[in-house]
Amino acid sequence: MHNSCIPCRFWVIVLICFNGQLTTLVLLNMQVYDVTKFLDDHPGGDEVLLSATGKDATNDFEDVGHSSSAKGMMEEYYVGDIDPSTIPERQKYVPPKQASYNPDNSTEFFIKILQFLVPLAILGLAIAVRLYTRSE
Ligand code: HEM
Repeated sequence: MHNSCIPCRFWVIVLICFNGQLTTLVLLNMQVYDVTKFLDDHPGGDEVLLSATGKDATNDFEDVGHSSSAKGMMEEYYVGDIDPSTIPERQKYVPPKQASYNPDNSTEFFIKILQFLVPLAILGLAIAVRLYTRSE
């Protein structure tokens, strides 16, 4: 195994331009593998390798349950280790402040009363007009 340390900014580098060729790197167990030449020969297909780039693919790799012979092949593609001191700390998500909710129900209550009273008033008015016109 080589001992070269790779800064973690390379974590997110999916494909890098090198001598005009695209290089495919995967990160497994804090180690970087250049699988460019393995893409066509990977028994799981090239798409699965490409989708494992740009992230820590350790879990994906382990979930597949690679055989020990597959793990033995990895050294051929080993490039170097990630330098853990260069890993940025996880940023804590702070939700943006929202305008405080002030439950003022008075307007809503007033509208509900109006919705009830206005039809009653119209009905009363109609009855009154009817009674008035009949007595005449
Ligand atoms: C240098 C890295 C890798 C090597 C050398 C490698 C090698 C192999 C080999 C030899 C096989 C045949 C089955 C076996 O022997 O276990 C295989 C299958 C497979 N690999 Fe990888 N692999 C690598 C990375 C990955 C990564 C990062 C993924 C992402 C999930 C992956 C996904 C798969 C899948 C889905 C199969 C097919 C499994 C099946 O059909 O049962 N491999 N790989």
